[in-house]
Amino acid sequence: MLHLNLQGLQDREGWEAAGIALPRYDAAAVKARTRLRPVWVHFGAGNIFRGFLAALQQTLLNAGLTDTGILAAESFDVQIIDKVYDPYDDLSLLVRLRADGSYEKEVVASVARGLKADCTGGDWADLVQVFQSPGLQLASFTITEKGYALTDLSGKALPVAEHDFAAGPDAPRHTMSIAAALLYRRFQAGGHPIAMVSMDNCSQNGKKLREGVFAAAQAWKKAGFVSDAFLEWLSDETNVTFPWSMIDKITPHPSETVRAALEELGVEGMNIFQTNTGTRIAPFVNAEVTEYLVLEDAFPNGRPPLEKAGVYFADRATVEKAEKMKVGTCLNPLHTALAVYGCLLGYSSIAAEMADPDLKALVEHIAAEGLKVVEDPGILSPRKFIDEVLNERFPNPAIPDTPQRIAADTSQKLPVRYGGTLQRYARRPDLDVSSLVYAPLVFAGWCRYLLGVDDQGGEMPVSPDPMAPQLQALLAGIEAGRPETCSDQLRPILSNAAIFGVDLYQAGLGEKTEAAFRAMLAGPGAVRATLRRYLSERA
Ligand SMILES: NC(=O)c1ccc[n+]([C@@H]2O[C@H](COP(=O)([O-])OP(=O)(O)OC[C@H]3O[C@@H](n4cnc5c(N)ncnc54)[C@H](O)[C@@H]3O)[C@@H](O)[C@H]2O)c1
Ligand SMILES: O=P(O)(O)OC[C@@H](O)[C@@H](O)[C@H](O)[C@H](O)CO
Repeated sequence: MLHLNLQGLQDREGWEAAGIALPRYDAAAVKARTRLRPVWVHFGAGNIFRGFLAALQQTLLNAGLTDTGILAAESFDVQIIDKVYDPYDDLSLLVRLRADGSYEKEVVASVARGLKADCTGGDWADLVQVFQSPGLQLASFTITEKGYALTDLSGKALPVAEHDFAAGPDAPRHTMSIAAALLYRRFQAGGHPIAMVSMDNCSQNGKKLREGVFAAAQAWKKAGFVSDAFLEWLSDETNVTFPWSMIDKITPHPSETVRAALEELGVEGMNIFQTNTGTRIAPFVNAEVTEYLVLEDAFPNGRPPLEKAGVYFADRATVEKAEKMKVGTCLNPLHTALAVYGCLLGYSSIAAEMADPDLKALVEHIAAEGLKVVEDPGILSPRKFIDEVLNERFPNPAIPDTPQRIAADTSQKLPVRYGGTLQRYARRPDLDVSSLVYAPLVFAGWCRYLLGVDDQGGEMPVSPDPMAPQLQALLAGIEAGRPETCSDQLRPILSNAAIFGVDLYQAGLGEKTEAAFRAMLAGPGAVRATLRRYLSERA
């Protein structure tokens, strides 16, 4: 049997016989060095971190281009540390899924430790010490879009944010206040520079992280917990930067098929866990081979030479164009369309959806609507990018990605995935935002999805979304199969610019969305029929 822990790595021949590559450095020594001399801490110890960022650092370690690893801090779902970090000595098994169905397998040992970023717990003092270390260069984040939200859709402060702002930097619970509190400790310990790098799929993600951190810092300043000097230090880009980024690598939830294949190879303990807060995580990560990371090159305390591992470094304007291209046009809006329609039409595989001519046509049309207003970032071509997404990445049958994963938190994703395109159409004198057809069809599909009834009239689970209860309450009374039950329930949703980036009625898209939604209520098969009607009208 092969054991995924430091002791188990001693059996080099066993791992090699199983076709699993091992780190080409002394993992225990890297761990020890990182604890003494931390350089990189990452918040959000989930799948993309392990499947992409930890693997990048492993590339540098393998090449002798760095000699420390990454510290993983978990501020939200601390069970992740108990389930898949501690028992495996922080090692993970990365499985890259090639389109021909073969697996590229590698043990990743670049994560030096998993820490619970809980200010009442035993790891907190260590995390504070990490932030006090002069050599710390960056703190990065993959905490999901909702991890930055301090308010709900109506703009009301979340209870956790209210608590943190009143309690001060000794008792933070929200990740934004945790980041602000740790920066405060860094300031107090001499104020060595640092880059705080959001790597989430948010628009202008660095700005979002900065705003979250500043909201906490300013509230604490107002309440007398911190001095003006802290705010001045935080505002000075020679001390603290919030670089923007674009990150791309499809990293689905861990799959049973991959688990079984690893067990077949003799790797022990490859269990898949679902934590209390819903994270699906395992000691292994399955991800596609393709990956892109574009970072704004603004690191005031230096940075690992990630360009040697294929990372693009660019100025902010270029990063923003790359982000808008990927998150707002060429990949994520298409994903969201496949998510809501895939769930409604009974799919559990993105690759299978791409073999459905209606769904393939839908995403091609959405891409065409977005491409009209996308800016070319120069470093990546939008046309080439979209062709790779539509012809190679989404249809890859080896990628066990599901519409149900992507449908999670859709309320948090729509403004980024569609809002920018709507706003750009509205700004362009030569284009008419109200002429858009497929974006409103996705919004209608999402509202239909929120009813929790599939296209056959069966009960359908709705993926977790912090706003689902609020949105479903607004839709109360609407019944699939009875279009007459829909009056004006959609109005407060479709007019909310926090959800769509614009008020859809002002953009001339509200009534259009309502009409498509109502058509999808007609009875079993109405979702498919509506989709086909829109596609054929435009064919
Ligand atoms: N998985 C991908 O394909 C992919 C690709 C590119 C970018 N991303 C970005 O990374 C994010 C995380 O993806 P993942 O695959 O690691 O997901 P995951 O479910 O494996 O992990 C989610 C992580 O976010 C944390 N989190 C969740 N809600 C939070 C909250 N409210 N506050 C703070 N932390 C919170 C969890 O504790 C966990 O560490 C995505 O939302 C996206 O923005 C993911
Ligand atoms: O990770 P999320 O929840 O923001 O979105 C789900 C997917 O669209 C996303 O994870 C993509 O797979 C990823 O953005 C590809 O780079």
